[in-house]
Amino acid sequence: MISVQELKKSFGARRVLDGLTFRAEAGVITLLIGCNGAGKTTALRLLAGLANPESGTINIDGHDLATDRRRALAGLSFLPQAPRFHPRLTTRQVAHFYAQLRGREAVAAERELSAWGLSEFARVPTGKLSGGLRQRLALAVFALADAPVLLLDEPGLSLDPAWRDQLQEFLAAQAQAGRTILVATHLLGEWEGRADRCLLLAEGRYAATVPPDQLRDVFRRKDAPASQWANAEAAVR
Ligand SMILES: Nc1ncnc2c1ncn2[C@@H]1O[C@H](COP(=O)(O)OP(=O)(O)OP(=O)(O)O)[C@@H](O)[C@H]1O
Repeated sequence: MISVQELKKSFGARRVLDGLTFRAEAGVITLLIGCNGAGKTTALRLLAGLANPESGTINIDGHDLATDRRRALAGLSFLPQAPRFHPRLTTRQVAHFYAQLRGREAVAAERELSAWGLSEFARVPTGKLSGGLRQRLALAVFALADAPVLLLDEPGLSLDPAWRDQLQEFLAAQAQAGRTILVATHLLGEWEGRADRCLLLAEGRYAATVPPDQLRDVFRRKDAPASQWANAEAAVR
């Protein structure tokens, strides 16, 4: 479970997060949506411990990120928006490196390479992989963490439709296994009816919970206030 309370973060004079409060429960897929610049990536980076908020609290599976950082981050895997690998290392070398880092056996690295359709590219330097293949390697590395809390920033953007499907199936299975899944995305049509909860960010705050079967419409109705999406089961309890 992720619980975020009153997060504030600025870059220079610009306040990007302005009292962001929300929860993402275990066993479900929660989407984080919002316009370009709404603060989704910033929020995920704070959750992953890659930057610090000015104020506010982040709790991951019962561990406060500020006071119990090691345990909070031990249970978390983060897929950044544009993952990078050393261009001269091969796909296999990268997977095995991260398996070692995460205390997993070499066989787990090979299993993930196969699961993400990378076995035939195992000897290819990552600098020569296409964008979609590199993203699949990032997902293999991400899955190797075997963590109870999964954060993903635009995971489907460079994937073809078949692999986007595969990704959604993977995440659905992870949710079913009781994990906490938080995905920042603009690919709303693809998630319609497949996400469990959808939180709208606007002006650096939680604005509304959008019904998962109405995701396609959320940014079409420019004239409608975000509050029209708020339902009785507000995200903030
Ligand atoms: N390191 C940084 N330095 C300065 N400004 C930043 C930095 N990181 C983010 N910002 C600014 O913070 C705001 C929020 O950015 P963020 O990437 O969190 O938005 P987002 O909701 O993920 O957007 P998008 O949908 O375009 O990916 C933007 O105005 C961005 O320019």
